[in-house]
Order: sequence, then structure tokens, then C-alpha cells
Amino acid sequence: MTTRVAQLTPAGTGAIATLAVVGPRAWAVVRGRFRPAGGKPLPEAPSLHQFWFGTLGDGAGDEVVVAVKQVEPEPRVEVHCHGGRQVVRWLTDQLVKDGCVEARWQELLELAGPFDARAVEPLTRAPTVRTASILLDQYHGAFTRAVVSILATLDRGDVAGATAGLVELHQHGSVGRHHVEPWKVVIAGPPNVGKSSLINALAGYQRSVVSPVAGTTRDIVTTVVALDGWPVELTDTAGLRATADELEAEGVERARRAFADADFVVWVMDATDPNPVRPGPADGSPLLILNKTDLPTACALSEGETPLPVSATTGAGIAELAAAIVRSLVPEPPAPGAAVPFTPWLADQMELAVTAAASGKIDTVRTILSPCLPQTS
Ligand SMILES: Nc1nc2c(ncn2[C@@H]2O[C@H](COP(=O)(O)OP(=O)(O)OP(=O)(O)O)[C@@H](O)[C@H]2O)c(=O)[nH]1
Ligand SMILES: [Mg+2]
Repeated sequence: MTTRVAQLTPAGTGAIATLAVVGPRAWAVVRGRFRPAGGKPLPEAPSLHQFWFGTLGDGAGDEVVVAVKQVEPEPRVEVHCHGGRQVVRWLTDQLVKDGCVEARWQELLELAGPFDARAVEPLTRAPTVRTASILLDQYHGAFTRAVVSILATLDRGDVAGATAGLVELHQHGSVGRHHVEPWKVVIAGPPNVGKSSLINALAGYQRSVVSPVAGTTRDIVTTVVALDGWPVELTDTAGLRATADELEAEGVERARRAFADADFVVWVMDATDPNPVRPGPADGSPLLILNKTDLPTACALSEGETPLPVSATTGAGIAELAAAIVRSLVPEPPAPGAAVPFTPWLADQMELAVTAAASGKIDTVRTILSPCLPQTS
């Protein structure tokens, strides 16, 4: 079996670089070139997670300062050294001279067996601990196990059982689509109701310009925040109104487009306005909120209208607003360890599979699911 060496830290110059040496000769190769800082040689059989400090040399006088550590799983040694490109190149060359094969870090993951290497790339870009933890579950095989189990259920002729499994996976499709890309939430409404102030209150800092002059926000202003661990892009928009001002009209047009692209829209009404502007029939059914409730309320609500009361100025109701947004985006968050189709493509496939299962096209379900398993080359 081959012993491989790969750089784990990003390509380019860094303060410190880490090389992984993986394979049956990993320890022997590193040990052969290691000179301990304290005079104590590396033991023949390494103990896990212990560090040894010293140098690795070419035997002809050139040496690089390193820390060496044997890590799980199995025969895998990490060498930490200066992060300069030349140093990493030189050290890799020495290990290659001893019979190691130079590899990419992705190849080491593929060798790691039951792990789902497809989750690694999104994992490196996961913006929150919550999304990273879901991706880590998929890396450890949660999604793959669910698909294997659904295929086995189909093989047993239990179509209802397989469909139930598919529906559950499909339910988490929205989470799978937004592990890396945030959900898009637009704050809309007429001018001066406090849209920008609300964005700032949700973000916790002054992202958008706020002023008492109606028509302040002219362009789309976006801010990415984490709401309950979910990545959400909040979009502040120009107040929606008919206007002769060309610049403002362009802002209103952009606001309309953002509105159409949004995963969720919050419509802001002003509690001090006796006749607050409501969303029109073309505006879907946004979440209605009543802002400026710290001031005397002049607005008369229609029967059955229950906007969420908030105040961007005092912060009252802002936590409830964040919770309402989260409830709407992720009504059923996946439980720890749950299977989630963890890329937009896998989420699309689950949608197709559920549709095929609903119309009894079991062979089509199989054809859709097979490529959703990690492909072995
Ligand atoms: N008392 C009070 N004033 C608020 C509240 N929210 C916003 N305001 C004030 O209302 C005015 C308009 O606020 P903005 O956040 O700029 O409103 P907007 O909807 O973004 O306005 P445009 O960008 O012009 O469409 C500012 O003077 C804010 O300080 C609130 O909850 N209470
Ligand atoms: Mg504004």
C-alpha cells in the first residue's frame, strides 16, 4: 500500500503549514528523518496525539524545524512546519525521496473510507456552527445511510416506507440548499416606516442609513446575519411608492425585483400612520409587522389583521421578529444527526424522487437515487 504526503493547510504562504503523511510507512519515513530537539528519539511505535519537536533533515545538513504528531485514524502522521512555500516544497521533496507519493488533501479524504467527502467542500464554507454541524453529520454518512436504507426498503417492495423516508429527506431540502448560500429575506414597505432601522436592529449594528426624510434608501443594501444559527441575507429596499424622482424610481424598481427573488418578505407598517400602506394583491403574503410601537399608535387594524408589534428604536419585539423569520424559513429544523440532502443538487434530486414516488414510478426513483450516493471511482 502506498504512503502519501499531502499539504492540509491552504496552498500559498501561511505562518504554519501542516503536511499529512498517510500510509503504512508514514511513521517510519518521518522517524527516519527526524532529529529530536531534546535528544530523545522518536519511539518505534508512536502514541496517539503526542507532539514531538525537532527537525526533519535531508541528511546533508539542511534541516527544517517541525512538530510531529501521530493522529487518528490509523497510520497518519502530521508534520507542522514553517508555512513558506519553499519550506513546504523542500520537506515534501524529502518525503517523496523516501518513497512517499505526493497527493492532494482531497485524495486523503477519499481514502478515509466511510466518510462522505462530498460534504467537505461545503463544510469549509459553512458560515455558522449550526450549518457546519449538520454538514459534519452528512460527512459522517447520515445522508448516504438514509438513501441506502430507502433503496433497500424499495427492494423489499415497501413503497410506502420508502416514500415516507424520501418525504423526510425532501423536507430538509431547504436547509440543504442554504448551508452555504443564505436565505434571502427582504424588508419591504412604503418610505419612512423604519425598514432600515429594523435591518440595523436585527443586524446589531448601523448597516443602513436611517433618516427622517422619506426616500432615504435608494439602492438595495444587503447584510448577512445568523438567525438562530441559520445564515440569512437581509435586504433593505427603497420605500415602495410612485415617484417622479428618476433615481428613487430606479431604487423602487430594484426593490420590486428583490421582492420577487426573496425566500421571505417582511412588510413594515408604521404604527403612527392612521392609514398604513398594506401589501398589494401582487405582493404575496408577507409577514406583517407594525413598527414604531414605542410611539402612540394611530393605526386602525382591520379585523383579523395581527401584525407583529415591534420598535426598532427600543428593540421591543425584535427577538420575536427574528424568531418569526426563522420559523417561516425552517419550520422543522433537522434533529442532530438527521439526514439532510446537503447540496442544492441533492435537494433537487429529493424533490424529483418524491414526485416520482407519488406517481408510482419506482424505477425512476431508483434511477434518481443511485447517483445521489457517493460515487467510487
Ligand atoms: N420612534 C421610532 N422611530 C423610528 C422607529 N423606527 C424608525 N424610526 C424613525 O423613522 C424614521 C425613518 O426610519 P428609516 O429606518 O430611515 O425608514 P425607512 O423605511 O428605511 O425609510 P426609507 O429608506 O426612506 O424608505 C427615522 O427618523 C427613524 O429614526 C421606531 O421603532 N420608533
Ligand atoms: Mg431606508
